[in-house]
Amino acid sequence: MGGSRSYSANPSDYKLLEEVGYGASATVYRAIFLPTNDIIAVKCLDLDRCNSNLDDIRREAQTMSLIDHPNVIWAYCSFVVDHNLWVVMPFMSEGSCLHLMKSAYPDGFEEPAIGSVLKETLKALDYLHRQGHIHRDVKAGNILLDNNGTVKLADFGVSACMFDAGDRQRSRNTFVGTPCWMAPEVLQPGSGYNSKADIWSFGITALELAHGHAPFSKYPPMKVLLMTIQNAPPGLDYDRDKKFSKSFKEMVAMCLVKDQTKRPTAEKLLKHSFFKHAKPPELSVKKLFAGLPPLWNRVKSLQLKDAAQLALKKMPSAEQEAISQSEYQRGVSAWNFDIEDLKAQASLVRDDDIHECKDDESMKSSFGHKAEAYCGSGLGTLNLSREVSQSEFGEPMTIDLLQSDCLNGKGKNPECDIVEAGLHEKGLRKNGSGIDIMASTSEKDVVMTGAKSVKPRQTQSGPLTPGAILNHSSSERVHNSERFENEISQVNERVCLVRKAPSFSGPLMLPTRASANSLSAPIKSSGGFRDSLDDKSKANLVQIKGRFSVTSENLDLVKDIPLSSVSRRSSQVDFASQKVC
Ligand SMILES: Nc1ncnc2c1ncn2[C@@H]1O[C@H](COP(=O)(O)OP(=O)(O)OP(=O)(O)O)[C@@H](O)[C@H]1O
Repeated sequence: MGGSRSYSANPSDYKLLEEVGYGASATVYRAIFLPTNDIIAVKCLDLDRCNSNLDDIRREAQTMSLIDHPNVIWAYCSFVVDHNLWVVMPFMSEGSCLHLMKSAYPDGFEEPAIGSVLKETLKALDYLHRQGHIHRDVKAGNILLDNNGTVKLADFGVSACMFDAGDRQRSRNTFVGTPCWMAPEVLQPGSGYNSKADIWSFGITALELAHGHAPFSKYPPMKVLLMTIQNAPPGLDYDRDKKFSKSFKEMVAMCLVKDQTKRPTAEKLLKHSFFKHAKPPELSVKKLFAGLPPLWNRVKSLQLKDAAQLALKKMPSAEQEAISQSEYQRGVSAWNFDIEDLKAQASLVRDDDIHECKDDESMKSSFGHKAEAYCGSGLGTLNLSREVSQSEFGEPMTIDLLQSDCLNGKGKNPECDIVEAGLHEKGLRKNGSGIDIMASTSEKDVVMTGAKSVKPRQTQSGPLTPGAILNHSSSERVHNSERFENEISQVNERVCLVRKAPSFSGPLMLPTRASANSLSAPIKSSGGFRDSLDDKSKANLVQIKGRFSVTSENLDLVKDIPLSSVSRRSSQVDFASQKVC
């Protein structure tokens, strides 16, 4: 069994070292188990940010301890410390595929590495499905790598339980996830889903590893949701993805079939020629890390980059565009930008914008109370107010999917576009007839038509994009590794300067961590019909038009739902004594 080592449930036996990752509700640290000096990872789940009770967590932790597969991460033990659940697990020294791509491979990995990573992940899925589990959150951010090339699927168990048990499987019939990876049947109420939903997510993950981002990842959650349901499935493009083999393209296409019954099982997919020819990960995966700085330095640098980008995001779009353009012309890279640039950018941030980003919770709340949803029967338009539009850039969104014609076959409705208001606000994409999601049949179409103002920033001249390490060969990376440490401290100073800029007086907040582990904001969505909403949900319904509803309760979900009726303090001893080791 995975957790054969014995670790104590005493927090003072652990020394938390650097932060190596963060997700919707957790921060992960490299840590030492002091009695043996073992290096391990401790995932600290903030129970205040999870709407699950300790019984659910305990049950799920027990399930997690029964996992025994070399490609699935397991928990050595877990216990409650104050308002956190600590999950002790093996330290995967190269972090997630997502982090690795964000730091060093923004355009994705080469096919041999992708083949190895996917094959190991598929073995994990095959195992989980045989055990009767659905992972539900397969994505690059949950595929962890060790320095010897080992690949493990993470985030099965406790954190999945947090959301599933707290939301989907109980009265609210709601779930949390990242919509880019979600299968159409998961997003469509009433259709029901099974382990094939993981196969869809697996196909999306393949595209993510191939391109450096998931399809539709630049779009707000609601739009992704609509695109997933309405558009043809994404895939590897004949022209754009010439470098990839036919068998890779074919394998992805098999996963991304809308009809779940036509998708292969994990077991069957493993027999596909793409996987038969995959290289052992110690050959193809291991070399991805050559010359890279330690994980915690990479993570820190990404956090600083996020912070700086958030500061930029808060600028009026025209000014952003102007700065972007001038950066582009001057070829300013991440690490050679002028400090005056940052000061200038910071000075463009309006104070009221700072208030908006200051507090995630208040933002959700204002969304909740001001959102105005409208989708008339058959031909209505669902407009969300300004507060809703802000969610498109990284805020988790809560949506209830309700039974109506708005999204189903006959009701395919170009005007039922929830994001229109938001897009107009941000100037992301407009055309005369509204939002052009219906005509688009591939990611490429959509990106080409819609993301002009976003894409160049990301790929060419974002002020803190780690350009110096992007697109370089591994020998260059060795070089860059030395620079990396210095640059981190320089960036640190620069971000401090941003913080001190006169018109940017509020604290510089990272984007909500809910979005940090994916390249698109997570979505909270219910899988149920209107009737499945409990009374409280109905009572808090802001408006239902068509299939969508926005409820004030939903929007305050993370903030308002108590962990459980049991006091956490009092349950601490109880839970710790029943720790799963
Ligand atoms: N055992 C580990 N060793 C090293 N890094 C890890 C480990 N577990 C998690 N991480 C890092 O921490 C990040 C967040 O962890 P995790 O995905 O478990 O958090 P979460 O809150 O459940 O995230 P999500 O937003 O996906 O729900 C991962 O993407 C990965 O980069």
